[in-house]
Amino acid sequence: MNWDDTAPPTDAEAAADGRLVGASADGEDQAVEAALRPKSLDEFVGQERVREQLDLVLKAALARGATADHVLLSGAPGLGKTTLSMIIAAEMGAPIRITSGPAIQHAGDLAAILSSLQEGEVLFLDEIHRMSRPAEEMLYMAMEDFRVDVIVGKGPGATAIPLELPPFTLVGATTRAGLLPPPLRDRFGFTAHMEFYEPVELERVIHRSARLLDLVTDADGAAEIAGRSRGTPRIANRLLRRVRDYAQVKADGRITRETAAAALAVYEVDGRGLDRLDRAVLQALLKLFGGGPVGLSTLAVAVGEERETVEEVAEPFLVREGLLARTPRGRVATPAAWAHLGLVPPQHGGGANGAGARGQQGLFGT
Ligand SMILES: Nc1ncnc2c1ncn2[C@@H]1O[C@H](COP(=O)(O)OP(=O)(O)OP(=O)(O)O)[C@@H](O)[C@H]1O
Repeated sequence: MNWDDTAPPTDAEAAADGRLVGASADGEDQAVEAALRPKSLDEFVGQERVREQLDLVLKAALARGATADHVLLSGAPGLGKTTLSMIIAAEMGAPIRITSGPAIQHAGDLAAILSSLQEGEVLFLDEIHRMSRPAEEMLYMAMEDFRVDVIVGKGPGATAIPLELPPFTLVGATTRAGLLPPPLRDRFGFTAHMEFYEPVELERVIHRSARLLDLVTDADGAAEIAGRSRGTPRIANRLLRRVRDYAQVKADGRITRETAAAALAVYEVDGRGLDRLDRAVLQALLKLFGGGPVGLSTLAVAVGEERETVEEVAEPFLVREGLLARTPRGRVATPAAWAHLGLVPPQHGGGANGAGARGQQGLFGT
């Protein structure tokens, strides 16, 4: 998404949209996610440390009869930041207002929201790093003193009218905690970094969602989906729905290891969660360039994609999985990449030419 949400999508965004293993929410996700969201900290799977710390923060505030401290949640898309903000409100018995940084372009937009909050209300501000600078500065004072200065008029005649706010809890969410200016970061009483989930945790997410969707899923079926879900509950839930479709059309509706593997093969999501684009990048790197190093632009031309698409859509997961490394000399495949594609690395120095001639056919073969 862009700062200005009306701007046309970039090539990388267009490539990421509608991707089965993409971590951002698509239309279908939004429709079903409400039904699948855990409603309490006890129901929230994984993230043990964050849960334990948050539990203390909330219980202490309740015991004091106070509004909870402001909370900053950072982590990749789809890990449960929105869900956790709703849980914070539910645990505090407070209403919640949801908005996002890109929706607040002017300080006045923020003043309107803040001045209409009820006492104790939770304000969830998604993508807080994308708020405009004037709004951000207004937020500093609102967070610290529960007060804002509303500027009336323009130029030398402008006056600041102070406006008292009821105490509220700001829950900010960001995928890029490093982009937040320190004065904003410092005003959060509690900061939680959400990690990617372990496969066993995703299995629990899948079993829970399957129960809510009335699906019969055995342990192996859930494990098969979990292993392909890239550490992300949103992707796990989405893959579960695609496997359900397959199981209903091609089998008896039950989700087993076999139906899960067959369904996800149809959607070209492999055993490790790589999709067609991820594998095309790896195959080009290995078969055409002998495992690298090769420059990003060359690699992008080889797979017929824009440079940004390779860099922003495919590479982050390949790097995280330890399949590809970004080095000053270019992109390099790791031994795990050769093993994953069932290929043998060249013996002498990994020269690009020989491997290139060998790899031209069958680049998109498997
Ligand atoms: N810990 C969890 N346990 C069970 N389900 C979870 C958990 N975390 C997330 N989910 C499920 O994953 C989906 C996505 O979660 P959520 O919308 O909270 O992610 P997010 O981090 O806010 O994503 P984004 O940054 O894109 O807004 C929801 O359907 C939610 O039910």
